[in-house]
Amino acid sequence: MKIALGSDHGGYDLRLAIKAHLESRGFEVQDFGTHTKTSCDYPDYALEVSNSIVSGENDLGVLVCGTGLGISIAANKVKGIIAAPVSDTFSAEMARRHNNANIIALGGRVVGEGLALKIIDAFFDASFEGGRHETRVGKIKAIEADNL
Ligand SMILES: O=C(CO)[C@H](O)[C@H](O)[C@H](O)COP(=O)(O)O
Repeated sequence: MKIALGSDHGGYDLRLAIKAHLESRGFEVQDFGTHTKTSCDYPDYALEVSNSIVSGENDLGVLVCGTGLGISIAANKVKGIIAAPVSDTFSAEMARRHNNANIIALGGRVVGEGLALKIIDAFFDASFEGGRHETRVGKIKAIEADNL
């Protein structure tokens, strides 16, 4: 599985910790930066990571900003992206099993590294269940396509 990573300055340290963790687990990771701690704009990284997933270059993504909010809001504007801002392991697992999220977003100023890595594991160890959830996610896609 190929995973795209991106963050702004607020998520810089946590993104690097997540990158090392995912690589230690054997995932192929493409890191879109930011590559310095200089203040930058989270939508830029949300867009690069999202585009790489929609294009098929990567399978899933991890985005980190200060709260996980702005960067997930931006990613969810890209057609084909379901980005879930998550701060606990249960929601991380359900984001895959029920919502078929293709991006998980975390707040580098919200969760510590230990919890964040558990959250990452919960997300990447889970799979979409389909069934009734396929119907519901299909309705989300219909809203996105303005096809109600
Ligand atoms: O949390 C964020 C957006 O939801 C961003 O990561 C920023 O860190 C946040 O907006 C604060 O920005 P600042 O320029 O570091 O004050």
